[in-house]
Amino acid sequence: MSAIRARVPGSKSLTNRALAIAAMADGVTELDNPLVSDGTTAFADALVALGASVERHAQRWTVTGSGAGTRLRSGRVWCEDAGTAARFLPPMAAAAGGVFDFDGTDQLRARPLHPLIDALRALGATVEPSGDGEGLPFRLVSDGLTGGEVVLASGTSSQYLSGLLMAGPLLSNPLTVVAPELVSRPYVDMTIAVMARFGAQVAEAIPGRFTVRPGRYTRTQFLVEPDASTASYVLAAAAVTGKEVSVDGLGSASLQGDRRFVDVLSQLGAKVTADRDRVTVRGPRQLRGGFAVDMGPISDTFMTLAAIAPLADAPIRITGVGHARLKESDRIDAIAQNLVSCGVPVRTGADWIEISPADPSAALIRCRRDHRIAMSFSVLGLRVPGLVLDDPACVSKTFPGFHDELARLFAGDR
Ligand SMILES: O=C(O)C1=C[C@@H](OP(=O)(O)O)[C@@H](O)[C@H](O)C1
Ligand SMILES: C=C(OP(=O)(O)O)C(=O)O
Repeated sequence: MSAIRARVPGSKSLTNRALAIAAMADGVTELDNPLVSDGTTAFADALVALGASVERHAQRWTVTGSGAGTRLRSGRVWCEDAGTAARFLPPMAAAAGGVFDFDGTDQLRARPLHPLIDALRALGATVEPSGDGEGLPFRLVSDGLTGGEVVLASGTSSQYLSGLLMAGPLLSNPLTVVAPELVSRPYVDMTIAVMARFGAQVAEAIPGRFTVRPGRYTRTQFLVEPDASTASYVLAAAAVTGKEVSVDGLGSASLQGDRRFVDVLSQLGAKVTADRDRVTVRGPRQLRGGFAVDMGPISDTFMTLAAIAPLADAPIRITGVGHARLKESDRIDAIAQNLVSCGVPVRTGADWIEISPADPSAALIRCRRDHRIAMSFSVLGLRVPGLVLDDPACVSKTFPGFHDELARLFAGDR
């Protein structure tokens, strides 16, 4: 039986990095296979509000950048639910100069931003919160940033560092960021790789100390890989149904750390084959548990594993995911409470969760407007008829066609 090929849309993280840098670049960048979802549309709309041009055709977005040293259009910048917008755009705006009112949904307002605000203030920007907290909404006033050295608290998100690094070439002097307790390191490596594609270099003379020199981004042709975090759902679905599924464009050459999720599927007993440009997973007859795994570097995929863990033959402990409590939802609590409602024994701690084998019962899954909760439990639903999501549409943040694609691949497996 040959593998069925899954249709996985472009990477949100790569799309939004390329959009941000292209908007700062000289010339016109062509972005091929961009993710078209709420998470990238909101990001592109925010860039247009800042004065960039983003022409959106079916498989190609064309971005006309303002070039270094050009002030962005002052005004309101709406970030919707997009953490990458709230963390990548303020440094860019501060570096270019102007007066900007940043805001987002209640879900985004609840996510930590003060480490980045502290760093921007230390670099000379004025940031005035206009809400109750220390994050969104806030007004940012800047005449451009001169550079220098700043210590950035990086234990809750890597996105603050990615945002500062991407703005680095716009500063008039070198920028050095010291990032203690850095989480989600693969996303910083992705940032550095995408910046290099646009002609900017980041030095890391000692681990955790990053330096970017002034310079100009140059336009490029950028092909967006399929989203590795999204691929985790269709590949996990292969693992729980015994089918064989492949994803083209996601192999060892990928820039995405979440491609390593297939190593976890191997631990579960799935057969994984990968070359430079494709990964294929065939599910085992029985999922194999009895292990602990640190998923801190790939925390977006810990929910995919947690949701199918009850189907394994022994307990599975997932560690290193404390920062996932601060994302679209408290993801440890969301996973745990929903598994408990399915009758699955679960234990949790500040940064870990342990799931024991069970025969899950059908329940109403509370998605908490978190696309990854919805998609993770949809995979479990392939083995638990009657599992219902209270908000199936929330997948639109990263995969509007998710439910149709899962049905196309696994319709006969429910
Ligand atoms: O930089 C990025 O594109 C992302 C970084 C990660 O966030 P944290 O760095 O906050 O873990 C990840 O959860 C998010 O989906 C995308
Ligand atoms: C946390 C996520 O996205 P963002 O930080 O871009 O909101 C995610 O996609 O799981």
